[in-house]
Order: sequence, then structure tokens, then C-alpha cells
Amino acid sequence: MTSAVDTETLIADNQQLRAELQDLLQQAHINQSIIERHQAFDLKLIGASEFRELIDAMLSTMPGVFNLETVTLSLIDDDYAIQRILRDLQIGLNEFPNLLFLKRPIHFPDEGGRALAQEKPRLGEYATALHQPLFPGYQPVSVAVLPLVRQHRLLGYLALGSAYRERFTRTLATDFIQRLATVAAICLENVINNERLKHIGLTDPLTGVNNRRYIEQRMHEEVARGQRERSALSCLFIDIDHFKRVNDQYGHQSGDDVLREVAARIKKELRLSDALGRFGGEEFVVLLTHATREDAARIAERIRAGISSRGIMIEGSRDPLKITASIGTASLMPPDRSRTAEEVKQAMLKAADQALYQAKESGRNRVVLSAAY
Ligand SMILES: Nc1nc2c(ncn2[C@@H]2O[C@H](COP(=O)(O)OP(=O)(O)OP(=O)(O)O)[C@@H](O)[C@H]2O)c(=O)[nH]1
Repeated sequence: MTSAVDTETLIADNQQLRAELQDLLQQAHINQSIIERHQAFDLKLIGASEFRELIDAMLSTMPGVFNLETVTLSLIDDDYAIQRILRDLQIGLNEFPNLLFLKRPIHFPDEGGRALAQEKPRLGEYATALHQPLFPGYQPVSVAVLPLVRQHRLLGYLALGSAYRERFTRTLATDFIQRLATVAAICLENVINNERLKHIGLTDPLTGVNNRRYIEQRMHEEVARGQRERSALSCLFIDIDHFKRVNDQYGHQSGDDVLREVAARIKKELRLSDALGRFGGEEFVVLLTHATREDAARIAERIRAGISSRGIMIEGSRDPLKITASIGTASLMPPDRSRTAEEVKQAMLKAADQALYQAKESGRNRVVLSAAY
């Protein structure tokens, strides 16, 4: 026969077991919902087809999903190639303060005698000397630095920062973090390649500057912006003088070399926010944002002098070839709001072209300004 004490013990055990089971079930629910959140986040990363969308998922969505104080993405961009593509595609880098660019990889020291491969995630306490470049705006307590590697090439780092010391410890298992790094690296490579393709479609293959399609598109946007913000805008038509003679005398290949060098000399005189495009043949167009007629005159003169001041070395000629260019300018200050952006753009292109024609007619190697309107 079971005694009253035994029954009480059994009931107590039973209650405890039930409570434990309840805890386990609750934990399983929590784990399930974490897995679901993580899977939804993975899908968001994988589904991002554009740079802006991916960066937004990493920098804005990720902190909420993973309960982090901060997330930064640092891309290795030693030759500014990525920054140039993003700028040309009008992706405003100031939209993303936690998107950073590094000139070279960070060298992580071995950890307590353990030589960790440079592409392994690094977890542990924040150390200013090591992590400061990855967290310029916020100092976390513990961090996870995920190198993003694709085909043995380091693209950059995803850096996760927490306000809690125990969140990222050196002994924590890194399988999940490693997986996140792999997914992030694949997605990043994918969108950068997509943006690069878009960029190629807007670039002149001979000179590497933008093509006519880009300049026409950009000009429309800049005129509309000028109308909205009532800011000045100028454009320059630049045409190499007697270029046919270069081709005829030294061959097409040398003509191409001259085009490349002239493009490089024009580019040297411009700011990052300006745009340069090859409009066709030996004609280039420059867009100068926030530039008045006087600014345009000054910059055009600088470009003219930059092209003619030194000869250009080409094959088949002993001496550097003296090259000059004629320039016509047109300025809107501020752009007329009574016409559409497209109408204003067309009028501006026509005015610059006519000014260029006058520059040619009046002797070449000079700048002619059209009236501002
Ligand atoms: N090498 C090379 N030549 C090109 C290219 N595109 C156009 N051209 C040449 O550019 C020359 C343009 O000649 P024209 O329009 O007569 O003008 P120009 O000789 O520069 O004379 P002005 O403009 O009046 O000073 C032609 O010979 C074209 O064949 C190119 O991509 N490469």
C-alpha cells in the first residue's frame, strides 16, 4: 500500500516534471521563433537584388533581428572602384553611416597562442586598437567580426556589436555566425556584380568615362534637382580640334590613345559630384553641379589649358603631339521652372552645342560661353 508521504512525493515530482516540461516547451517555442526570424532574415538577404536593398537589410534590419546595438559593413575598396560605381549609380553613401570603406584588410593577431585563419569570425571583447575602424560611431562591449570571403577573396567585414560582455565570447560556438558570414558574402558579391553590370551599360569602353546614355539620364535628373532646389547647373561641350588629322596621320589606334588621354585630363579637373561622358566620336560632355556661368567659364578654361599645355605621346611620332580642344558652355541659374526638365535639358544641350560651334568657327582652342538662362 502506498503511504500518504509517498503519494505527496509522487505528486510533487509530477508537478516538478510538468514544470520542467513546460519550461522546455517554452524554450522550444522561443528557439523556433528565433530560427524563423533568422530564416526570414536569410531570405531577405538572398532576395535583395540591389545594393541599397542589401545594405539596408544588413545595417537596418539586422540589429533588430539579432538583438544587437550596432552592425557595420566595411568594404575593402583600395582603388575606389566600388565607391565610384555607387556614386555613378546615384547611391548616396551618406544614406548609410554604417557602411564603411577600407583601403586594406585588418590584420588580426593570433588569439592566446591560437593562430586563427584570417577568414574565421573573431568574437570577444571590444578592443579599441583593433576594432575602432570597424565601429567609428559607437563603442560596443563585445563584438563579432565576420570576414566576408568569396573564392578566397576578402570582400570586407560585417561587424556586430553588443552592449553585453557575455554576448560574444571567444569560446562561443561560431557555426551559426560562420553561416551568416557565408550567406552575407554571397549576397554581397552578387549585388556588387549586378551593380557593376549596370555600370558597364553606362560606361564608354574606350575611355572608361560615362557614355551618352548616362549623361543624358543624369542631366535630366540634375536639371530637375536644380529646378527643385533652385540651384545652378552648367554643362560643357568639349570637342577635340582637327581630330581627323590624328587618325589620318597616325592611325586609329593612336587616335584612341589621344581620346583616352584627353578624357583623363578632363577628369583631373573635375570634382567627384561632376559628371563626364563621351557623347560620341571626339566629343565629351561635362556636367557641373552647383556651378554658375562664371564657375563654368573658369573650369572650362582650366580644362582647355590642361589639354593643350602638354603634348600627348603616341606611337609613330617622335615628338609628343600637340592637341587642343574647343569648348562651349551653357548654364542655368537657377533652372527655369516653367518648362519640363526634359525641355530645359534639350535647350541646354543645344545652347552648349551652338557655343561649341562658335568656338570652332572663331579659331578653335578656346572657350565660348552661351548666355545664362
Ligand atoms: N580613333 C578614333 N577616332 C574616332 C572615334 N570616333 C570618331 N572618330 C573620328 O573622329 C574624327 C572626327 O572628325 P571631324 O568631325 O571631321 O572633326 P575634326 O577633324 O576633329 O575637326 P574639328 O572638330 O572641326 O576641329 C573622324 O575622323 C572620326 O573617324 C574613335 O572612337 N576612335
